[in-house]
Amino acid sequence: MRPVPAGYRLTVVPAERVDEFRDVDSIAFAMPPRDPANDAAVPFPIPADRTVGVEDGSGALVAAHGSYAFTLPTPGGSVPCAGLTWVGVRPDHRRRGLLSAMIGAHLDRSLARGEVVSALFAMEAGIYGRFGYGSAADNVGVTVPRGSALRDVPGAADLTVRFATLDADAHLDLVDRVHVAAGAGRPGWIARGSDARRRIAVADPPPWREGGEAARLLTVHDTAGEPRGYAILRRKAAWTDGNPAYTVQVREAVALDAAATHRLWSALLDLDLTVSVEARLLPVDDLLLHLLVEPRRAAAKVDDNIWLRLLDVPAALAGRRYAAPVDAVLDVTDALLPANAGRWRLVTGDAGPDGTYPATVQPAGDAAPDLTLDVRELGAAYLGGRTLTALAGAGLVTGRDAATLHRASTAFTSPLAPVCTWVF
Ligand SMILES: CC(=O)SCCNC(=O)CCNC(=O)[C@H](O)C(C)(C)COP(=O)(O)OP(=O)(O)OC[C@H]1O[C@@H](n2cnc3c(N)ncnc32)[C@H](O)[C@@H]1OP(=O)(O)O
Repeated sequence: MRPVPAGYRLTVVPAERVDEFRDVDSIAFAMPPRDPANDAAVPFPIPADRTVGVEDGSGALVAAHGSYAFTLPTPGGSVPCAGLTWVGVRPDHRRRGLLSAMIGAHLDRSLARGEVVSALFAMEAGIYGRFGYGSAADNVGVTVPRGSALRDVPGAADLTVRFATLDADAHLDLVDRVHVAAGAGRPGWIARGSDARRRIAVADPPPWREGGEAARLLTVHDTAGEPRGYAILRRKAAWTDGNPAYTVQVREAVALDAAATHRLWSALLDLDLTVSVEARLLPVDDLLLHLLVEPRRAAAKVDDNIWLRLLDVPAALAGRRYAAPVDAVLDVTDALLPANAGRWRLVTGDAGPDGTYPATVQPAGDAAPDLTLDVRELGAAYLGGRTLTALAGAGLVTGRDAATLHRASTAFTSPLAPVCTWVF
């Protein structure tokens, strides 16, 4: 682990210094000046004992990071996860090793709390690989022309939609409930969990509107009135040759099944004055992409979603289920956390009713390795969003032979593509 550079000191940032913490991130992220209206609607979300920073010799805070205590859904299971966030170093203190020192502290503190993985969204994708984080999931962004046709789904026509102005107090529970239910079984689908993060999910302070309307909530209901899906959206006015050419910007579109997805997107794609609907952070296998009669018209763009770092390799590997039987020795390298380095035997047990396999993981001593890989690649493959075969093709994983690689790669897959639908 890299030591804290001379002249600096790592410190847990107490609640009374949270403004200093925020100022560091504000200057690192080039945020607009803080606005009291924004502060009231968007509570500071990081728990006090999870805000950590670096002080210079004068005691001023010059670098900061925080983390959340998440439960990360894995293929068939879940594990305690430290969600790394708000990482910033003042421009006049960068490239001196402060991030490296903070990551070391983050890994140690997370492990001490029993968190077996750490996840993050990377502002710049080149930063975190060196610390053992692997790009573990993608998300897709779409721009769908108004009126795009969807394939029929039985039951969709029985559902109704309601259109309301987003109201944090009124809608927080509905949004959270449907979000949690819609993600059942999908790796990476992290629930907001805390009150602050649930509230931020439905916040809409004026500075966020960027010329668009106040956020609206479109909900889909069954015949009993129960919510089956929702979209948080805003329309933004534009005119082309005197004609309205508004765009619909969807912050989050979530539905419980195909009928609700159909009803939700039928409504989104049929809003007056608009020409297209933009949505980001959809899973790469989102039902919308299958229901569009002409999927190419969605102009889908894929980006990296969460990055994952295994902190405790055996606990993490035992914290998911496997799509096929496997008995393999993994030879793992880990430059930052030596306890992970070495050979681990991963052995699946009997299949459960869903056809997936639990596994045990034990030190394998000097047993010959079946797979040789760095902890970064293990993180990339962990949620089933990257295949070991593809990573081996890129020269990042070595299999003992093609059959061994094929079996292990199949075991690590997930029937649902991993994604986290909100940036933390
Ligand atoms: C999970 C999140 O919160 S993502 C948000 C990250 N924060 C930001 O992007 C805000 C703006 N940027 C910053 O605050 C800082 O520049 C940081 C946090 C990205 C880097 O902090 P620094 O203290 O300069 O990093 P540090 O000096 O420890 O560098 C460690 C290594 O990362 C490399 N590195 C640092 N920033 C970047 C970058 N943006 N892209 C690629 N490599 C980088 C350094 O070159 C160095 O490489 P080396 O080990 O080969 O020498």
